Amino acid sequence: MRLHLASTSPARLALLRAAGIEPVLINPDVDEARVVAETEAAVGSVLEPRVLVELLARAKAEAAVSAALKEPLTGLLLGGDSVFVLDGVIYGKPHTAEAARERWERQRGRTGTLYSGHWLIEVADGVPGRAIGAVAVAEVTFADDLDDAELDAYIATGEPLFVAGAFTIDSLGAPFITSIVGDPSTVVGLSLPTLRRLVRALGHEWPALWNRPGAL
Ligand SMILES: Nc1nc2c(ncn2[C@@H]2O[C@H](COP(=O)(O)OP(=O)(O)OP(=O)(O)O)[C@@H](O)[C@H]2O)c(=O)[nH]1
Repeated sequence: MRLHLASTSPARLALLRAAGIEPVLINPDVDEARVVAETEAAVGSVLEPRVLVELLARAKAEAAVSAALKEPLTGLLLGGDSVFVLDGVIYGKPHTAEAARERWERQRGRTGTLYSGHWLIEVADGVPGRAIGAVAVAEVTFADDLDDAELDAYIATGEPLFVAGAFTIDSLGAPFITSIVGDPSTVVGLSLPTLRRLVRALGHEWPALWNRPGAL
């Protein structure tokens, strides 16, 4: 059973490869801001984090089904999206050093919540069939003794600019994260236990996806 990943996230790809799955990559090419704006206009309210990440995961997966592929897609297709929430404010990627610095001033020594949305579609010869979604959540606590010099050095690496919440738990940011409650892969951007549950809910065995050696 082939898994197709509708994501440009290197971290999501790395998680799947370490778990024994070499996915077929499809760039979802979705205007996320437009999808959110249109949905919020339609429902007349700001989207809650759980709704937001599943909406965007679904939009990416559905866009990938119709992406122009050399031959019609058959297998499972996964879309994902992650946001970080602190004091009720939803944060994606900071994109600038200034925004990353502001985030860290706020989150240093605090606990926030990482939400990852998943949308899995069964596809046969390019035709989408059953689909199922889920959101995984993890609580992340940041070191309270992170000094300005460390913070400046971390931001200068550029890493925090392009990840949800301006931190990583599996790379340079790891020493600054003191606690995670929930499955760590949720924080990285794709909850593997959640994906396994969705694959099984669609009637497929998880080992059927293995097509490469695992990480060890
Ligand atoms: N390596 C790593 N990446 C993280 C971590 N937390 C968040 N991210 C990444 O931050 C990004 C969140 O942005 P998203 O919009 O969900 O995904 P994206 O990177 O834009 O990729 P698309 O799926 O193509 O939209 C994802 O690539 C996540 O993998 C972490 O702890 N470690």
